[in-house]
Amino acid sequence: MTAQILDGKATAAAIKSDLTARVAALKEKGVTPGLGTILVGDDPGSQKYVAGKHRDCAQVGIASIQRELPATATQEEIEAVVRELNEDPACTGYIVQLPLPKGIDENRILELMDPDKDADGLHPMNLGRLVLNESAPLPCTPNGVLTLLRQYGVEIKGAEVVVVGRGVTIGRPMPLLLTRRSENATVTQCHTGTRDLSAHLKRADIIIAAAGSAHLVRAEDVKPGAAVLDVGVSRSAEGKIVGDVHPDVAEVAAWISPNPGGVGPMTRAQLLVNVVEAAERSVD
Ligand SMILES: Nc1nc2c(c(=O)[nH]1)N[C@@H](CN(C=O)c1ccc(C(=O)N[C@@H](CCC(=O)O)C(=O)O)cc1)CN2
Repeated sequence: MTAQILDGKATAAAIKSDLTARVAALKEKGVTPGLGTILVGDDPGSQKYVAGKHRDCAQVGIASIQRELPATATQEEIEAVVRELNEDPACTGYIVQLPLPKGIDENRILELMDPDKDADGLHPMNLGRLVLNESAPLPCTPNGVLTLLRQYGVEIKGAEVVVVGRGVTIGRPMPLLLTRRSENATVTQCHTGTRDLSAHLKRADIIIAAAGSAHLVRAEDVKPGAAVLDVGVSRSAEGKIVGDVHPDVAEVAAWISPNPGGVGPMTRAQLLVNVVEAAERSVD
């Protein structure tokens, strides 16, 4: 079996095309959505992701507001920029690019954001709303994973899903989305404390690998016909992306997301969805 590719690039392009029309309609009503980004430090990966977010904004007509601070920025200096964007009427939604440099209290920064401007869905108020089944902006990567599965008709209802990883952007919120009544999946969350990862993976209909551990998921761990989403990012010595999923998995799985070109572009598209939906709510 050779797996069908879950093409995140193509799916994200279709989402952006729909958003372009919706942004134009908002502008006719006098509302211009504006996405702010706060980037602290000089991590090349983060710089690339933030640059991509602003390229996407330009493509669909969303205004861009960029704030950059050096790696030496203090907690207070970052908090001052958060307060500034909370007050800026041109900034209808914003994100703080993660991770922040060591020594910065990330949770305090997220808590300081205006939850109504939280374009990432990572503010504790919005994560709490998700737990309570209330309407909230959805975390971008988990929502991107779901959108990709739906786009390719992968059955989520009743599926045994294994999520590998427990980070704040993917691992923690992913099961919250999958276990909503609308999705009705059964989820096992694995992490570095899991005793027999392989045994869990072998039972999974859907694997979401977000551990950041190169080639962690091997062909022999995967049930034939499973869907495998590769979300993890490690870098080779040459700086190339190495995912959590070994390339041989494509011979066993029925669906596989490439990395790059799978979940990454979907993360960016879902961010724009959150910005546009928030702007639409403001004119409803
Ligand atoms: N505030 C946030 N910080 C981080 C998030 C997040 O959702 N919000 N997620 C990740 C990084 N991320 C978004 O910020 C992100 C990761 C990957 C991509 C992407 O398009 N990747 C491309 C490859 C790019 C390359 O060549 O390096 C792909 O997969 O095709 C976009 C966004 C951590 N931080």
